[in-house]
Amino acid sequence: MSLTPSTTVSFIGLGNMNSAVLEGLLAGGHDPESVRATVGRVLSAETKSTRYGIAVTATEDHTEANREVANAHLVVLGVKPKAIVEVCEEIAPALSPDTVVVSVAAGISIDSMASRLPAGQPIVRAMPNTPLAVQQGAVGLAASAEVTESQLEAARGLFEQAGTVVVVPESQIDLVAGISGSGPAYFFHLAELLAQTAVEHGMDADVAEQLASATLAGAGRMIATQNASAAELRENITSPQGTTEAALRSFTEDDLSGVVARGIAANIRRSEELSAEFGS
Ligand SMILES: NC(=O)C1=CN([C@@H]2O[C@H](COP(=O)(O)OP(=O)(O)OC[C@H]3O[C@@H](n4cnc5c(N)ncnc54)[C@H](O)[C@@H]3O)[C@@H](O)[C@H]2O)C=CC1
Ligand SMILES: O=C(O)[C@@H]1CCC=N1
Repeated sequence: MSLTPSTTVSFIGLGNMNSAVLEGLLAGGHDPESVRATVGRVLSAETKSTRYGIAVTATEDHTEANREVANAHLVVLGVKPKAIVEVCEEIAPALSPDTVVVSVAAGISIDSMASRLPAGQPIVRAMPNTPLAVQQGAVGLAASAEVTESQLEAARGLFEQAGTVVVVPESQIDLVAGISGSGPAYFFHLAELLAQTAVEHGMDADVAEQLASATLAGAGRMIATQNASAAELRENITSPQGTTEAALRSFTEDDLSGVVARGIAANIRRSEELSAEFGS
């Protein structure tokens, strides 16, 4: 069951993350007629249906609507972690034994979902990121024991037209969230900090934002298109005894690597807390 344009895909929840998955899927040529979705509000259902050319139902009676779309080859759960378990219970009676349930939620384990789904239901935990919307995503996948090779290929097919996909043990999915799931936010925050610093030095805010955004976009494009590592690209900018070297040395003296490591550790801890709070 590798993914073909006619593989039926249902999205439960179409917020920031699942919309990016959908946009990547459609950009890769998937047939919109094979895709359905549910969302939390009527207005949002109309907007999303028009935007993507797919059938979208609002879930004011979410049990009914979610059950209706659950009968698909792939069901992609993109609701907040606190709602995942409830959605699994809702859709359980409507699933075919062959439906692969794919969850993008942080913190909710395969076991938590399996205990609410029919015995033996194939489950894939995915940790994508929003750059899928511009075909530059990074995705980690972990599969339950029931998932066959061809089902894993189909789940991979959801993402691979729009980004890099790696398969990892489930024990590393929280780490994937900490690195690439949340990662775009770290780079955007760095752009904010660059612009803020420029403003503190007297630059107009709009000029500062233009420079910071263009730099982030340019650096991203270089690493995506040039056959060079991050270290090589950094070295190409860092003249011996030059200005970049002075800034990088200052970052090192201020323990930037420790700052990053502690941030990732906080991210992973939060996944563990979400698991304890909403996954049991
Ligand atoms: N935003 C991101 O960059 C990433 C998010 N995730 C995960 O994606 C999941 C969703 O996050 P976001 O898209 O950011 O949230 P969001 O709030 O933007 O989207 C949630 C969606 O679920 C819908 N919804 C809520 N309850 C529902 C129900 N009972 N039935 C059907 N639809 C329902 C809402 O209407 C909305 O469309 C989370 O579990 C998060 O951990 C994972 C990786 C990255
Ligand atoms: O912030 C969050 O919880 C989600 C998971 C990874 C990125 N966004």
